[in-house]
Amino acid sequence: MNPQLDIETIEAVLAKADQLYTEREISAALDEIAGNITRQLHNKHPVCLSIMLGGLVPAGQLLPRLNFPVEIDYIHATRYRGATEGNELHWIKYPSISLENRTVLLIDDILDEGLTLQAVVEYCQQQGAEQVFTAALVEKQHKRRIGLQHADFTGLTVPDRYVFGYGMDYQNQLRYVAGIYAVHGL
Ligand SMILES: O=P(O)(O)OC[C@H]1O[C@H](OP(=O)(O)OP(=O)(O)O)[C@H](O)[C@@H]1O
Ligand code: HPA
Repeated sequence: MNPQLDIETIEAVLAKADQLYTEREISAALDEIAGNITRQLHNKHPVCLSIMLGGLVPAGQLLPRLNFPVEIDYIHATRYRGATEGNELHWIKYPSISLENRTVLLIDDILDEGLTLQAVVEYCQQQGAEQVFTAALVEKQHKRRIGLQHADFTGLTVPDRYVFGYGMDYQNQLRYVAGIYAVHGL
């Protein structure tokens, strides 16, 4: 785990970062994702699982846009743990709701190498989910995708840089930022 960044460093990272998407653009992408989810899942009474921590902000913004019955729970699993390169997936919290014979919608902030969502999809299938769908606010564009190739529902693409904001962290910081940014030099 990286040491905590101090406030001055956090502010400097944000000041030097390149903005990739504004809050308005993200909001439009969330509207589009919500519309697509609604068309496909409106009569399925899905269990929506936010993948913490990064899924917190996208799920919090997406779920109120779904105007049909859903159940909400979360999974806490992490493979970056504040670093900029992923490792093995650590499971911190499994969902409390039974997934047996349910339609499941996983909500995450970013699909990068695809290993997190792939592992969580497999877990849900092992728990007896009837169907598992994935939503990722952002897909990173590169050729290193070794897990899930694409989310079923997605809104934005980002280049092959380390990004933060709207749930995504840089060294466990800056998740709250109301836009999507790429770290200067990364
Ligand atoms: O496609 P992958 O390469 O697996 O990366 C994507 C995952 O990485 C981030 O989580 P992280 O492990 O950083 O934990 P966090 O949600 O606490 O930030 C992000 O929230 C995704 O879950
Ligand atoms: N930013 C934040 N979290 C991530 C990233 C990223 O670029 N890739 C995988 N998890």
